[in-house]
This record gives sequence, structure tokens and C-alpha cells, in this order.
Amino acid sequence: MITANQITGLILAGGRAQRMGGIDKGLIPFHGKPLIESTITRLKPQVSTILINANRSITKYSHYGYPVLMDETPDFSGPLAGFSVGLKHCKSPYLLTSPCDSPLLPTDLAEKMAGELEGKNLELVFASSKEDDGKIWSQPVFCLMRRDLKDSLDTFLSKGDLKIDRWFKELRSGTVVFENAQAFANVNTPEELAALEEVSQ
Ligand SMILES: Nc1nc2c(ncn2[C@@H]2O[C@H](COP(=O)(O)OP(=O)(O)OP(=O)(O)O)[C@@H](O)[C@H]2O)c(=O)[nH]1
Ligand SMILES: [Mg+2]
Repeated sequence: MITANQITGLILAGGRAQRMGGIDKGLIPFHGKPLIESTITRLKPQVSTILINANRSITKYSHYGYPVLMDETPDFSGPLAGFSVGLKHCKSPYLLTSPCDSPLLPTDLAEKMAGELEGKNLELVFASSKEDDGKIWSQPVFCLMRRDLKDSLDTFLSKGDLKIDRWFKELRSGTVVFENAQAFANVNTPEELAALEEVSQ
């Protein structure tokens, strides 16, 4: 059984946050505290340690006491750039990614994804959510992967491809469907931030 001490958590806070006006999304207040703190709180019990991937405000993110890793590929090339640097610094056999802007992430994220990865002998598992209308949505930035996928990812990125689902298709990958779609609610605009604060009192 894959346990928390075999998993490193990677919090993705390296985006531009253009829909939020270009400010640093992980640091905007959510219930009075920087948004990333909610992710840290939920992820921490599920993993052995945490890495933060950010491209700005490095000193502020460093205050949480975890390594802060900047993308090694230029120009905000998307979440896979964060996966790559996270895999490079991951010392455990598995890496679990979560964005900094989904403060209600499932408390059983690691457990369910690890069960699927191990049970089906997969290399990577991403989350999906079941919406109220029954539709299933991929949540590809919530992802548990083997650390040894580093070379595969770097080869993929070196071809100039950045599409996350295209990399997944090259692998033995699968998904876990989570019933509580609200756990994946993410904050992209000031309106979404206000709405999520309202429902998560
Ligand atoms: N490392 C890294 N992470 C990224 C990059 N772009 C997006 N992400 C992360 O991927 C996740 C999902 O991205 P979005 O919700 O679209 O965030 P964003 O790109 O900052 O926001 P917009 O600019 O408004 O699209 C977030 O956790 C981002 O921090 C990037 O260029 N590098
Ligand atoms: Mg988002």
C-alpha cells in the first residue's frame, strides 16, 4: 500500500493569474489568510512533505518553511513546467500535485489516487469530478505520479508540447472520479473568490 510517507506534495502557484488581474493568486486573502494556506492545510496530512512551485514572491512563499521552486522553462509554459521541476526535487517515490487556487481539495485525494495507481499498476492518476448534472470533468492538475516519470516529461516538453492531457496519453494513466465536485472549485476571478468564501464559511 502506498502511504503518505512515500508521497511528496507539490503545490502549483506558478501561473500568471491573468483572470485575477495578474496578482499572485496564492497570496490573495481567503477567509483572511493567503489562499495557499488552505491548500497546505489540506494537503499536509496526506503527504510526507511539501514543495511549492512559484515564479514570483519567492520570499513570501518561503515563509511556509518548504522549498520554493521556480520553473526552469521560460515564459510561464504552464503547469507541466511545475510538474517537471517538482519531479526533479522530489525525494519520495511519488509526487502529488495540487493547484494553489482550490482551497477545498479532497481530504482523501492521496488515498484514493494511490489506491487506483497501485491497484491498476498505473504510472499516473489524475482526478475527475462528478458535477451536479452528472457530467464528469477532468481535473488534471490534481495528479499523482511516479517520480520516475521525470525523463518522460522532459522528453515530452523538449518537443515543445505543453498539453497536459497529451502527456497523460503517452503513459499508463487513469483517473479517479470524486463525487463532491465542490472540492475542486477553483478561484480564477475575484467573483469566484467571493462566491467560494460565501459557500465555505
Ligand atoms: N509552474 C507553472 N504553473 C502554472 C503555469 N500556468 C498555470 N500554472 C498553474 O496551473 C494551475 C491552473 O492554472 P490556472 O488556474 O489557469 O492559473 P493561472 O494560469 O495562474 O490563471 P490565468 O492566468 O487566469 O489562467 C494553477 O495552479 C497555476 O498556478 C506556469 O506557467 N507555470
Ligand atoms: Mg484555476
